[in-house]
Parts: sequence; C-alpha cells; structure tokens
Amino acid sequence: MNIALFGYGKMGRMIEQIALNRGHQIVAKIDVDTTEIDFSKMDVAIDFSMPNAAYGNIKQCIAHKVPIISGTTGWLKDYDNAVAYCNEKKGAFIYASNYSLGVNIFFELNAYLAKMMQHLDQYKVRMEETHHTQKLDAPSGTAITLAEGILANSNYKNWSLDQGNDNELVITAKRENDVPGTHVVEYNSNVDNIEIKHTAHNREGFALGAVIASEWIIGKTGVFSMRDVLNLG
Ligand SMILES: NC(=O)C1=CN([C@@H]2O[C@H](COP(=O)(O)OP(=O)(O)OC[C@H]3O[C@@H](n4cnc5c(N)ncnc54)[C@H](OP(=O)(O)O)[C@@H]3O)[C@@H](O)[C@H]2O)C=CC1
Ligand SMILES: O=C(O)C1=N[C@H](C(=O)O)C[C@H](O)C1
Repeated sequence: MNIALFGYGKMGRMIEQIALNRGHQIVAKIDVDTTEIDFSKMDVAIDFSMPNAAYGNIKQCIAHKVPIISGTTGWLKDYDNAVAYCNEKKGAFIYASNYSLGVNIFFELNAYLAKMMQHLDQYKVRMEETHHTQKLDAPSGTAITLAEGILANSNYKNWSLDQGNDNELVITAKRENDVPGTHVVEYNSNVDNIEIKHTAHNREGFALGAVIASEWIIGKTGVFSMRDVLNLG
C-alpha cells in the first residue's frame, strides 16, 4: 500500500517504521514547508501534524479522493465540518484521539464503569492526563474522549480543564519530560477510591493502530471510528 504521511515528526517517523515493517511504501512526507503535493500515487494518507493544520490536510485528501486517517488532536471544533465534507464528497475518513488498542479497550471500560457509577452519588469523578512538554493541546484528545464517555453515562453536564464547579467533570493536565501519554479516571468517596489507568510506554501502539486503520479503510466510503476498525461493537 502507498502511504502518504502528513506530519513527519515524532509520530510520522514511528508510523514510517511500522508501515515499512508491514510491507507498505511511504510515497510522500508532507511537512509545514511542503509547497506541492502529488496525490496521484497515494492509496491512503495518515495525518499526525498540528492542530492548526489537520483540518486543511483532511479536506485536501478528501477532495483528491484519498482515504484519510487523522490522529492529530486539538482541531475538533472543525470535526463536524470534516464529517459533512467527507459525506458530501463520498470520501473515507477516520479520526481517533488515540489509535492504540489498549486505549480503545480503556475507552470501553471507562464507559462501562461510568454507567455503573451513575447513581452512586457518594463518589465524585475526576480525571488526570500526563504528557511530554512539547504537547500543544490540553486536555489531550484522549482525555476528551474519556470525558465524553463519562458525560454520556452520568449526570455531569460538561468537563472543564483544571478547575470547575460540582456539576463539571474536572480534567487535570500535567506536562512532564518524555511522557508518551498517561490517563487516569478516578472515583473518590469518603471511604475509598476506584481508579482506572492507562500508561503508554512508548508511541508504538499509537502508530501501529494508525497503520492498521489505514489498511482497514481501503475500498471503504464513509466516516468511521476505531470502534469500527477494531470491531468493538
Ligand atoms: N491519535 C493518536 O493516537 C495520537 C495523536 N497524537 C497527536 O498527533 C499530533 C502530532 O504528534 P507528534 O508527532 O508527537 O508531534 P510533532 O510535533 O513531533 O510532529 C508534528 C509534525 O507536523 C508538522 N507540521 C506542521 N504543520 C504541518 C502542516 N501544515 N502539514 C503537515 N505537517 C505539518 C511539523 O513540522 P515542523 O516541526 O516543521 O513544524 C512536525 O514535523 C499531535 O496533535 C498529537 O496530539 C500523537 C500521538 C498519538
Ligand atoms: O501528543 C501526544 O503525544 C499524544 N496525543 C494524543 C492525545 O492528545 O490524546 C494521544 C496520546 O495520548 C499521545
């Protein structure tokens, strides 16, 4: 398969290694300085770029009928427009805040736990995410997906970053050197805590998931998620 990489930073390089190991070719590496892009040889594009670049990259790929796997976070104000554009053009598009198998299982576990805790008012939920200091967005895309999983299954109405009122799910974002990504969801009562935690040891899981998603999307039309790719129901 011919893969184009939009963004050739920490993730772009890791995806390149995994894609080559799985027998694919990298036919383009598009970065902030790229002026001309040849879409003709691309079977699929994978975007791990920057929040201000992702939506433009996605639209260009859809316009050129190249299926697009988007991993960039921090651009979600344009997500509904991207979905509408993909449907209008009959393109193929996946966005996932996190492509790793482990985190996608963690998302399911989080929603299930939230449902069980829904009427247990003695517990208050909080979340924490920790990432490397180069990360541009906060909270992480993964934390937002986790928060959405809790909001859909609880009486909380909104999430908020770092502080909030009693009706808000507070997400604390920490930045520390070299942390690939750690997410904690914690339910606290006066007598105990229940905590679920996912710790990425490196970026391989994110990159492998993105390559698997790009293999999966070939020949399909529509807007999909990692739940579809991993057949999680
Ligand atoms: N969904 C998931 O599973 C995961 C998502 N991410 C997300 O992926 C994104 C990238 O992460 P990471 O690789 O660590 O970040 P890096 O900063 O290491 O890489 C981003 C790259 O994008 C390039 N870039 C900037 N503007 C454009 C543009 N217009 N078109 C194409 N490329 C551009 C940058 O170039 P330059 O440096 O020259 O500006 C840089 O090489 C982040 O949003 C992060 O949150 C990360 C890990 C997993
Ligand atoms: O920027 C990162 O590094 C990561 N970003 C994603 C996010 O915002 O959730 C996924 C992962 O946690 C690493």
